[in-house]
Amino acid sequence: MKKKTMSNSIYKVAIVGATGFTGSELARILCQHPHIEIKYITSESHEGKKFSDLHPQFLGILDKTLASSQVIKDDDMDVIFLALPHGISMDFVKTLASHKAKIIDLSGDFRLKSPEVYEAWYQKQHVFPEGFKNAVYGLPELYVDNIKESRLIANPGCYPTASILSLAPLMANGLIESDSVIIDAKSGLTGAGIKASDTTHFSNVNENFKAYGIGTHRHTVEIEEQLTALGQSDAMVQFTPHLLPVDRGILVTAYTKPKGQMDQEKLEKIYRDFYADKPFVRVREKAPGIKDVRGSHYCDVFPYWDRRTQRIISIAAIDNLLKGAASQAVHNMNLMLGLEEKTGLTQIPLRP
Ligand SMILES: NC(=O)C1=CN([C@@H]2O[C@H](COP(=O)(O)OP(=O)(O)OC[C@H]3O[C@@H](n4cnc5c(N)ncnc54)[C@H](OP(=O)(O)O)[C@@H]3O)[C@@H](O)[C@H]2O)C=CC1
Ligand SMILES: CC(=O)N[C@@H](CCC(=O)OP(=O)(O)O)C(=O)O
Repeated sequence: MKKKTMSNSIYKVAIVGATGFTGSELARILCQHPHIEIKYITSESHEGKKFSDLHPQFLGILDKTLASSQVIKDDDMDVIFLALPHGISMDFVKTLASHKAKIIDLSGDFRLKSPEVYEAWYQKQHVFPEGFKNAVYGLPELYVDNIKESRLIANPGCYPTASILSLAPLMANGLIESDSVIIDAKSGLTGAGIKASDTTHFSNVNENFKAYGIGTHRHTVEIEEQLTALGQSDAMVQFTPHLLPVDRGILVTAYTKPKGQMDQEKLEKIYRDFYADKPFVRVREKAPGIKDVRGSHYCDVFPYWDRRTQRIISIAAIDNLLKGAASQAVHNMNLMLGLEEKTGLTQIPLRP
């Protein structure tokens, strides 16, 4: 039995796709959350096994048996997390949309503004176009009020989370030339999911470092849409991701040209004012590294004015599995359930 806190409510949740990287991070956070009972953790490939057989770190902590995702369709859940590949999640949302449960989808299936844009960038037909009108983009630093009212959250991508937070204060104040945004991003290997592939094979990544998805990565449009929504007309983004030979973490370095006069003091004030009431974004005085945020729900940002080139360099670091996925999903859940937003999310970063 969970210990009860100020509000006595205990909510029942299911994690669909719990054998994957983000699903297991969700389980880690939720099994310590004072208002949550994990009712189901599901797997299609490992149904009937114990969760801790697949994720030994949970031995003696969460030994629950993995169920087929079919069970959640007939149960009375409060929140369902979908930690599934894109293209699969939308089938679940379609089936579950009429249920009582609130849905938090970690995939990209409902993040974009229309099914047409989705189909253009994901090269896949959408099976539930109706879902787009109800989905709320789950970035609490931008959409806290909408998230509180929502029943379907499109949890942001990991690269977009870091990219948007690195630039949001500038965009929201209309300070940037909209075609000047260049984002150089790097991700740890867990960003690619639990299944091994040629790209993530040890021999191909060890002591190696390279760009991919040049000019075509689907996160480009997700970032452009959100920067445009922040008030920057038709933001055009040059986004280049790179795969880092590390386990987890995302580092974004964004370059922009300001519209008017800029200096370091003014720049820092813009960032501090914008993030003053946002508990999980820390404005730093020097460039953060990925280990500064590893294992935590923080996004560390550092804005730098380069007087010589007259460019702003905005750096952001997150843990891709947490602020880039699982802890962001729990933050959204807290807001949707009317809980204090930091509940269950106070882990201190692991470094050093
Ligand atoms: N990894 C990251 O850093 C981030 C990931 N995301 C997104 O979150 C989602 C989950 O990512 P991640 O945890 O990395 O992915 P993983 O590949 O690690 O895990 C996905 C899980 O989905 C389950 N699954 C696969 N196919 C099906 C299916 N047809 N029906 C039911 N379940 C299925 C698998 O479990 P089983 O085979 O046991 O059923 C698998 O464990 C993805 O959409 C991803 O793009 C978002 C931000 C960051
Ligand atoms: C390192 C790596 O491979 N990362 C993934 C992005 C992970 C993610 O956030 O993808 P979704 O938008 O699908 O949720 C990629 O580039 O495809």
